Amino acid sequence: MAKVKKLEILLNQKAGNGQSLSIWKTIKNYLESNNINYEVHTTKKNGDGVRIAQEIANSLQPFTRIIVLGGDGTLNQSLNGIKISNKPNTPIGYIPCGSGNDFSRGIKIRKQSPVVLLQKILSMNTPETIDIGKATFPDKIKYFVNNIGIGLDAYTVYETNHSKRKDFLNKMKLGTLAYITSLVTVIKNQDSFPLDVTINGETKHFEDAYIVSATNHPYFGGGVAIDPLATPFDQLLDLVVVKKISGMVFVKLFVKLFTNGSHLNDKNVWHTQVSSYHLTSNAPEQGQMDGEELGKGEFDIDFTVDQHLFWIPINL
Ligand SMILES: Nc1ncnc2c1ncn2[C@@H]1O[C@H](COP(=O)(O)OP(=O)(O)OP(=O)(O)O)[C@@H](O)[C@H]1O
Repeated sequence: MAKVKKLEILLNQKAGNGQSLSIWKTIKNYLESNNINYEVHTTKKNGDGVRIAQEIANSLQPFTRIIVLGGDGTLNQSLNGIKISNKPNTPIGYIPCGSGNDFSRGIKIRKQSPVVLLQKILSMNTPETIDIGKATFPDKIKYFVNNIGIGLDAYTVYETNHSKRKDFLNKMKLGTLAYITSLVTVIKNQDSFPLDVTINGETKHFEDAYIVSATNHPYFGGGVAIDPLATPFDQLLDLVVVKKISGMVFVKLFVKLFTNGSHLNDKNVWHTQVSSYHLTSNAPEQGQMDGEELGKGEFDIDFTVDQHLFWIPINL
């Protein structure tokens, strides 16, 4: 086993609709029966993950590892907290306990049992390097592990978070269905919007953008593969723009999206893989980052691919 003196556990007990708490109990039992030193830091409300991760990183001792137990939102907050700490390159360990768990799907660790994952994390000698996205807004910098979306997917996050269906369907272990049922509601209301994409000084204008996803790996919305070609190990950040379409063209495109991923070849879908780009959306739209609401607004964001170290065993 690698030399690990202590684990600093950042826990969101509410993630995965309480699933996180039962995973934590299993992990805690394992740590205590194996005399592994740990301290648990529990989030009490939205946003706590940033502050707690920053504090832990600031005072991190040698041979101590941070391990996050939560969903994509908690991981996002932990990453952003570490990035604004005195030790912004501190590696993050992660045991997925969320409802969507898109990051773990994107790096293929989702199917492992939490204790097996913990054992592998403890036996790692060096952390793995995984791509992350860096989004520079006019007033702030944010890092993301999954994607930033503008338009339909972000509106769906908003609708899902504000609907009662999410809790019910999560309890039934149907998190993806919660997202899909919200999608049906959102499709009725989401309009197209103008978008400019600038890559290497050249601007491409879309008059009728509908789904815009700046993405690090294939998934959003708890397993929807918006970009089957994206991988968080290529030092590129993908961009998918789906134009507004209706009727049977829309239905056919969505069947492709939910079945074989061939939507990327459709003429209404534009896709690129580059290391940086700039997006400007010129109408108030919902935005989402790793499943967390960014609010409604006009977005002006500079995107670049970045990398971070993770205590996560990767099986490619
Ligand atoms: N004690 C708490 N009570 C309520 N909300 C909390 C608490 N602690 C953290 N949160 C918030 O819970 C939200 C959801 O967390 P998270 O994204 O990790 O779980 P999830 O939504 O179940 O998972 P996923 O994003 O993978 O679907 C985050 O916005 C986080 O800030």
